[in-house]
This record gives sequence, C-alpha cells and structure tokens, in this order.
Amino acid sequence: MTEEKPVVAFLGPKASYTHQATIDNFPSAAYDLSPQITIEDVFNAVQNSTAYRGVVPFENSTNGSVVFTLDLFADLNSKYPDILVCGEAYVKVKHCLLGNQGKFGGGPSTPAIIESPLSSGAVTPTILNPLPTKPSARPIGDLRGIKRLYSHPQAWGQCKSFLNTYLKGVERLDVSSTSRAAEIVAGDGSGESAAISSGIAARIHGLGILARGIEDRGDNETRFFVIGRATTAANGISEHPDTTINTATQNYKSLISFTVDHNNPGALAHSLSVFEKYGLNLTSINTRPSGTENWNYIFFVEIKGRRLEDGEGEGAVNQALGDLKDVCRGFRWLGSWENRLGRER
Ligand SMILES: O=C(O)C(=O)C[C@]1(C(=O)O)C=C[C@@H](O)C=C1
Repeated sequence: MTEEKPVVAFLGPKASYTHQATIDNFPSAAYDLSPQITIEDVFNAVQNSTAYRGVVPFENSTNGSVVFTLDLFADLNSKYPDILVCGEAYVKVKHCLLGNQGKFGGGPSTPAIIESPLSSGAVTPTILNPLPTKPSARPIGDLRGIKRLYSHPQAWGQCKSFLNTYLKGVERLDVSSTSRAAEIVAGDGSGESAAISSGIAARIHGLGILARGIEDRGDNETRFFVIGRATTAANGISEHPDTTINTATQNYKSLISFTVDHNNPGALAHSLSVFEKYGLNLTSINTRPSGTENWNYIFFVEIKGRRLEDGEGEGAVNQALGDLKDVCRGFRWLGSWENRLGRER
C-alpha cells in the first residue's frame, strides 16, 4: 500500500506565483499540493489540520505587504490560534500581459508590433506625475481592443509604469490570484479582457503573451511564508511545528504581533525598546487596523533570532518577549524560521 503524502495547501489555482514557491520547497513527489481559492482558505486548511503546511504570499519587494495575509495573522476573531510561520521562500516575479489575441505568444503566429504613438513608451508629464517613468517592456501584441484587466491587486502596484503608459484608463478587476486572472481571461471569448499573470499561466491556459517583463523593477521579488500548526504541549504552551532546527547557521527570524495602549505616550517606543535591550535587530514593522477602535492599530515586527523551546534555556527572543508582556497590551509570537534571504534557491 502506498503511504499518503502530507498535504501542502497554497494560493492557487495552478501557475500562481505561490504555486511556484510551493513547488520549490515541497516537491510533488513527496507532497500532495492542494490549490486553494483564497489565502484565508490556506489558513483554514492548516488550522483545521486538513493540510500539514500552507504557503501564502507575505510581501513584495516593489509593492510592499500583502495586507490579506497580515489581517489573517492579526486574527481579530481568534480563528487561527495555532498558526505559526515555520519557513520563508523568495520567488522572482516576472509578470506578462496575457490575452486571447495572438495566442501561442512568442511563436510564429505572434502578431507584429503594432506601431502607435504609444509604442515609444513615452508618457506625457502631468502636474501629478511630472517625471513619469518609461517602462522597459513594450507590447508585442495589439492592446487596442482591451477593455478589462484582471489580476491580483498586488500586481497593479508592481506594473504601474507599463499600465500607465499602455493601458491607462482601462478598467481593473481584482481577483484572488494572477493565475485565476489567466483562467478568467481564457474563458472570455470576447477578446476584450487581459490578465497580468505569469508565462507559465499563459501556457497552461493557452493564452497569448501580449507583453513580457512588465514589472517596474527587474529585481521584483515576492516573499512567501510557510505556515504550520503549533502543537500544544501538556503545559499549555504552543510548540513550534518545525522540529528541525539548523544549529549550523543560527540565522533565524521571528514574527511578533502586539497592541499598545494608544493613550499612553511612549507605549510603542517602550515596546520596541525591549528588542534593542536584548540586541535583537528589527528587520520590519507593519501596522493594520486593530479592529477594536478606529485609529488603533495592531503592530507586527520581524526580528533576527528565534524563540527557544522549553528546556533550551533563556534566549534573547524569550527574554525580550518576557519584557514585552509588561509594556504592551497584548502580544503573540507568530513563529520563528530560518532566514532564506540571500540564500541560493
Ligand atoms: O496571484 C498570485 O499568483 C500569487 O501568488 C499572489 C501574489 C501576491 O499576493 O503577492 C504573489 C506574487 C505576486 O506578488 C503577485 C501576487
């Protein structure tokens, strides 16, 4: 009898960038990769143990945080008490414009470049945008019939220059992922819609590539988190799902969320100072609405270092969290994982 493979849930459908991050870290020979419709579905699958791990987008180098993911970590309705980050992955993101025109893009049937005043990529300066940037990509298909654009909201902010130059004023429709956008466009026979998605999605859905490399920055990259479910030890303390600690590198990061008393001057500064006290480098800070009162926030910090499990002694992160408890309103340790930034992948 063949053994069942552990399930890894990811934001799908197939050919999303999250799928790419998942394949890179969980080979399908050893894992059962399970596409989900939303990031929330991935959290649910891990929380209710239908999946052993989940992969979700967290942050893009050009466009910043994925707020859907942050809001799930904020967990205002206490739906995900056991979710912890146990890994990270970086994927280079090269966006294409996909459409029904010029199917089999890149091949012999690709239409010739349609010359128009727009083909130069020049953008007229305006008062609001006096120094418009010129996109490095040019269309390789006819964009004139496009009336609707579909993509994940993160993608718009990564392709501003191309969109402002070649598709200004075209309606933009947010969908759950870039590969879902490709799926929708493939099902729209009108030829009036296009998607920002990947070259792999074009192949899977038989779409034409109307432009390649339309992201503003050539080094565009998205960071993904691998999430797992904490096991609760007999003493009630959450234990990290990842038991394989790489003691050779000692290069870890941790994610912590906390809230402060907004009426107390210095409350945020006091909370942050506990990390400085124990020599912990703060690598990012984010905020989201607290959900309790207008203009109150939940803060997220990432620090270098990992929380040690019981019996491993009092590490700097453990000590900082011990102090944080006394200066903030409430906090949650959301996991520690090996730092993959700059590592070959
Ligand atoms: O839509 C996808 O393909 C995703 O995997 C999501 C996502 C994101 O949320 O950041 C991932 C990478 C890109 O930054 C654009 C979208």
